[in-house]
Amino acid sequence: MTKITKFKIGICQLKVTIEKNANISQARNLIHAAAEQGANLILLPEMWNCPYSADLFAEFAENLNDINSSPSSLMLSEVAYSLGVTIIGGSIPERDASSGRLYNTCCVFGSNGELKAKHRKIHLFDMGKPLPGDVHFKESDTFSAGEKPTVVETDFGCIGIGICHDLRFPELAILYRARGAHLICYPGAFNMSTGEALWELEQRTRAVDNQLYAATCSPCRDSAGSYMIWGHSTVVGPQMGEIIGTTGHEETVLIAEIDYAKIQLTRDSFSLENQRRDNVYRFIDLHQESP
Ligand SMILES: NC(=O)CC(=O)C(=O)O
Repeated sequence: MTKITKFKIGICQLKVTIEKNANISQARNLIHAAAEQGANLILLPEMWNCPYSADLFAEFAENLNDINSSPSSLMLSEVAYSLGVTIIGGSIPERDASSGRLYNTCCVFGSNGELKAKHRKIHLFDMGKPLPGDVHFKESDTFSAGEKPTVVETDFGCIGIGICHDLRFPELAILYRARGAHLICYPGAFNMSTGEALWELEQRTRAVDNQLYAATCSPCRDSAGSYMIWGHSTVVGPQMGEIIGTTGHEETVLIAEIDYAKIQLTRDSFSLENQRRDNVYRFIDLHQESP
């Protein structure tokens, strides 16, 4: 596979409405807009075909075992092929045909329109006691959790996938780095309080700890919705966790330049991989004192 190491990523911060067909058609418009501005790799938000609302997930869910029966996936496959772009397809509610279970799932399409990977959100967003001003949310009332990490080889390097709350788990990002990821894409939908406090901090931390790129894509804010979304989709670089591009909370397409040479430059200056002391802290039982 040809590896392109310097390219533009397009982040589609979409307005998600109660009309699935309108969401599919608007996602297509933003993907076109991103490609017209030179993006070769395009990222969509978490829950781009469905409002982020537990009472709607089952109604909007699609069977992803056969993408011909999934209108959202068919659109992504067709537009990836016709524009010759790679699409990290945010997430939509998936209904598994055999178990009937629902998942929060991201599909990745290559530039030939082929489905390359499917990531089911591993860490479901179950809030305990909400932070002041927070909405209450318990994804596990509706969704089942994915069981597998997802690293996918694309024309634009090796990409790890996490969905929203997956961002909070450094272990997943460490695993992606160990498996060769250059970039981790996190479709997400943080809310107003977690968003302001943690959204940027967590993506910069994942990028800087692992010396790789991180990109997030959120739906835009919709004041009519019950779950108010923070927005602020962002692309972060490997050197200082530098913000390469970011948005406000309105519907928009963000274009940012990625250059994987910066990963090696960073790793040449601080060779964290070689300095790691696995004998000190890997495989230890965290609940036991060291002997
Ligand atoms: N959708 C989510 O997983 C939301 C989340 O993590 C948040 O902090 O808000």
